[in-house]
Amino acid sequence: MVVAGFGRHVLVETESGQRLICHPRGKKSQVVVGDRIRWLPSQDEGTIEKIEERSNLFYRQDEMRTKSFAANLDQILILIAAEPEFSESQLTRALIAAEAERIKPIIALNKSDLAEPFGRAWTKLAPYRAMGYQVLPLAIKPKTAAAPANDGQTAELMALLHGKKTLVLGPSGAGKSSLTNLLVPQAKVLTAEISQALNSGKHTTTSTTLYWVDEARTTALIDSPGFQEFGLHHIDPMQLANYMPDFKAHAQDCKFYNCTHLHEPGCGVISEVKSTVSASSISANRYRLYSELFAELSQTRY
Ligand SMILES: Nc1nc2c(ncn2[C@@H]2O[C@H](COP(=O)(O)OP(=O)(O)OP(=O)(O)O)[C@@H](O)[C@H]2O)c(=O)[nH]1
Ligand SMILES: [Zn+2]
Repeated sequence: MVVAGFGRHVLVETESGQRLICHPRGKKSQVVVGDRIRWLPSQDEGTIEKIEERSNLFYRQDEMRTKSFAANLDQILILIAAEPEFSESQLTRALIAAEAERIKPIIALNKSDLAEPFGRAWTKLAPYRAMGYQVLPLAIKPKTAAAPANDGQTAELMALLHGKKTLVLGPSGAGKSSLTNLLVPQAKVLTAEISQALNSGKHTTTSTTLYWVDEARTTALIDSPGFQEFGLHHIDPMQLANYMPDFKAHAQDCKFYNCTHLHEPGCGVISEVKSTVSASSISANRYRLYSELFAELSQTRY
């Protein structure tokens, strides 16, 4: 299994836990962290012969190009915090990217010790809870002495991570490094070793890395620097509503099977957004984000 990627070189871990550097045979490297590969030894390193079929593949945007960066994930943990204020656009994009690959997303809201901003952020997440997403409060590294409740929160997170491979995503400052250091105390040392091995220590820029949380190597965190923009360009705009649970629930009521939910008469989504009978289950913000994404994904693709 590929446990770290660094351009064309990857670090591979064997079944018995040994690690070695492998290189792709061809010119183009398409191997990503989480991939299972077959390899052949070449001196003390290895040559990648074959990538095993993936159960899913996660993308990130790199300038105008969409690039894959992690595969075979069990779930995605979207780590946001009371502070800095999270972007609903980034959150929605991450959720759509997960849904499109049928990967379960979990949202964790960190810094519950900051009562006032936490309350605000928690309210902002109400529509996401209502549409069925699990939202977990956390205090990974509270400013005040840890309250007993925080242990409960961490335990709940641990239970969710147990036995799974989880990609952790989050904007800068949300507490991603704090979480990695909490669950994988030796992470910093490992990262240094990996960048040394893969890049002769020349660059310290971290790449996507898989860390085992337990000795038995069943629970893993995949850490990837930066939230950045998600690669959604592979997604068909006509499928967008399917990847948004609040939309999906009402898209079934649309008169036209190929409804874009932007202007059509008899659209179940639009009528829900405009509903005055009860509070709409599709927030104005989500509808705006949908329209923006629809336009963005409808542009000519390269
Ligand atoms: N109040 C509070 N602060 C926290 C908590 N968890 C982390 N922090 C602080 O938030 C800041 C950012 O945490 P990091 O773990 O460095 O965040 P990051 O997401 O890795 O950010 P980058 O390194 O920029 O990617 C640090 O000053 C932490 O001490 C928490 O539960 N409560
Ligand atoms: Zn519609």
